[in-house]
Order: sequence, then C-alpha cells, then structure tokens
Amino acid sequence: MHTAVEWKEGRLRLLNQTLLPVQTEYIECTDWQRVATAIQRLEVRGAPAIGAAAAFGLLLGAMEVTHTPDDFASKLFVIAEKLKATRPTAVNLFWAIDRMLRVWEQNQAKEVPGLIQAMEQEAIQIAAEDVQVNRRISVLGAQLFTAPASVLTHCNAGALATVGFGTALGVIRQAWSDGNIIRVFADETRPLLQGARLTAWELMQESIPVTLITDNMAGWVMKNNMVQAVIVGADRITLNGDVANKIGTYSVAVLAKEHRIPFYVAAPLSTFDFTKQTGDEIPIEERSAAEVTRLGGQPIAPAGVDVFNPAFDVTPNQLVTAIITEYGILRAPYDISIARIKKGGPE
Ligand SMILES: CSC[C@H]1O[C@H](OP(=O)(O)O)[C@H](O)[C@@H]1O
Repeated sequence: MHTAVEWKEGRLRLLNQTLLPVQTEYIECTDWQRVATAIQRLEVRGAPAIGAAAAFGLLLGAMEVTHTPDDFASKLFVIAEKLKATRPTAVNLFWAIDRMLRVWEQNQAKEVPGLIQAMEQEAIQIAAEDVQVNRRISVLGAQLFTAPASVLTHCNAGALATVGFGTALGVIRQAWSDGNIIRVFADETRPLLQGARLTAWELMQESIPVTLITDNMAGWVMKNNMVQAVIVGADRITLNGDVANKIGTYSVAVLAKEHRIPFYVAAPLSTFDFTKQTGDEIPIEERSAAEVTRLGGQPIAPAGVDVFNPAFDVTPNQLVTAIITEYGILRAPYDISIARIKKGGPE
C-alpha cells in the first residue's frame, strides 16, 4: 500500500492524491510552504494524514528559521499559524501542530541541534502512533461484525487518509480478513470523488470486493438490503458525539436510520475536540465553486452559476450507532462515554 506521508533521512514525501488513481507520484517537500499548499490542494488529505503532514511541515519550518535564534520563536509561531490556516475542519491538524509546539517549548533552552532533534522525534512519533492507533481501532471495530456482511462507506478514511492502515477502511480490512465483510459499497463522494478515486483504488489494491456507486444511490442500496452497516471516518467529534465528516455523510446517516442500518464512525482520540460541546461549533470548510462546476477540467454547469460547496457536514450524535476508538467502542450517551476517554483512558 502506498504511504500518504513519508519522512526519510530528513525529507518529507507526500503521495499526490489528486493524481490517483491514474498516477502514483510523490511530492518532495523541502519547505513548510509546499506542505501548506499540499494540504490546501488536497494533495495530502484526511484528518490524521494532514495532521502528520503539518507536524513535519512545522519541523521543516523550524529547521529553516534556526539560523535566527533571536526571533526563532516568533517565526515558528507564524509558521504554525499559517499551517493551521490551511483547512479549518479536521481537528487533527491543530492537535498535531500544538503537540509540536509543546515539544518546542519544553526544549527551547537546548542548543538548536538538540531542539530540532526533539521536534523531529515528536513528528516521527505522531506518525508512528497513528498507524498503531489505526490498527487498534481496526481490531476493536471488526468485533462489531460477527457474520458476513456488506457495508457502505463514504469518502476515503483509509490508509490514504492516515499515516497507515486507515480508520473506517482499517476496520473494513480487519473484518474482511476475519471473513465478516464480503463487499464494500463505496460512495463516489462528489465533488472531489475521494470514494471513486481513492477508496475503490485502495480496496482493489488488496482484492477487497468493492462496488462503486454514485452518492444518490446510497438510499436505494439500503432499501434493497444490499448493505447491513455503514462505516465512515471523521474529521472532528465534539463532546456530545456530533461528528463532522465529508459532505454527504449526514445524508447517509439519515438514510441508515430510516432503514434501521447501524451507522458506525471510526476515529482516533486525536479527532476528538474536547473544547467543543456540540457540532454547531465546528467550522465547516467551504471550497471553490470550480470543484462543483468542473469535472476533469471540463465545465459541467453554466458559467457563473451560484455554488454552495461545503466540504463537510455534521451528523448529530442521535444518528451515530457507535464511535470506534483505540480506547474502545463508544455508545450513547456520548457525553458520558466521551468524557471517560477524554484523558486518554480506556472506555
Ligand atoms: C480518517 S479521516 C478521513 C476523512 O477526511 C476526509 O476529508 P478530506 O478528503 O476532505 O480530507 C473525509 O472527511 C474522511 O472521512
């Protein structure tokens, strides 16, 4: 499986996900600005993946400003704020950058080489932890599937959205190998087609049976009993269990409720925002009109048409059957179950 974020011998490589599934090309990032651009363009995307990319981006920034120790701190915080400004919804971005800044603060008395080394170790740790956490989420989540089933997923919450193995697709990988998931129905996920371009590609790489559908087919697939569960990722989860995820997730959750199909969310602790009580407080990224009015570089709508292009929506906790985390499977009432894991403690 290709890795979305790679740090080797002081070099950051990002798999350019805008070119998938046609081309597998990597972007060599030698400065923080290129990382910021990659996040904004969704060349790297997915909450944990952009968190890890931003952590290495801040490290590249720190390496750049170390020659000016007197204003090192102010320059580092400027870079951190610019990386934070790349995309507003996935809380992992802010969590990872703040974690790197804490390491800087704890080591700022060190000489520059020691300080940079401490920050590099932290970024490497963030990346390594993500893979371990996803494997834990996957083992726990697979326990929800006790008999062969087909599932629907939306967008891409796979290895490509993380540093490795994936969250929702990680559960699918594990349940597939257990023999308890026999087919995946992947929503194409307009407008940027993460499902068609990334999820279908990821699953086919491992010969996991996948059926691609357009977003407006999800209801009919459920009505015809073609799936027995839905599982998606998340970009931000609030204290009451509201879930921000790719636009279209809310519609899938409403359909799942109507058809009495369990709606599962798989997400690490780093996707929880313990400063927000409800999903109403989550900033929802709005992106360019061109993402909706153009496809493959060709116009598919009249020039100048008004467009609304929110990249995420919020699924209220009442529609969420369970949230699968590395600390256990959370169920309603989420304000209680989430409070228990708030300090990183097991469920
Ligand atoms: C495992 S988090 C994946 C999450 O991120 C995606 O958004 P984007 O492709 O815009 O970064 C989508 O919401 C996925 O569920």
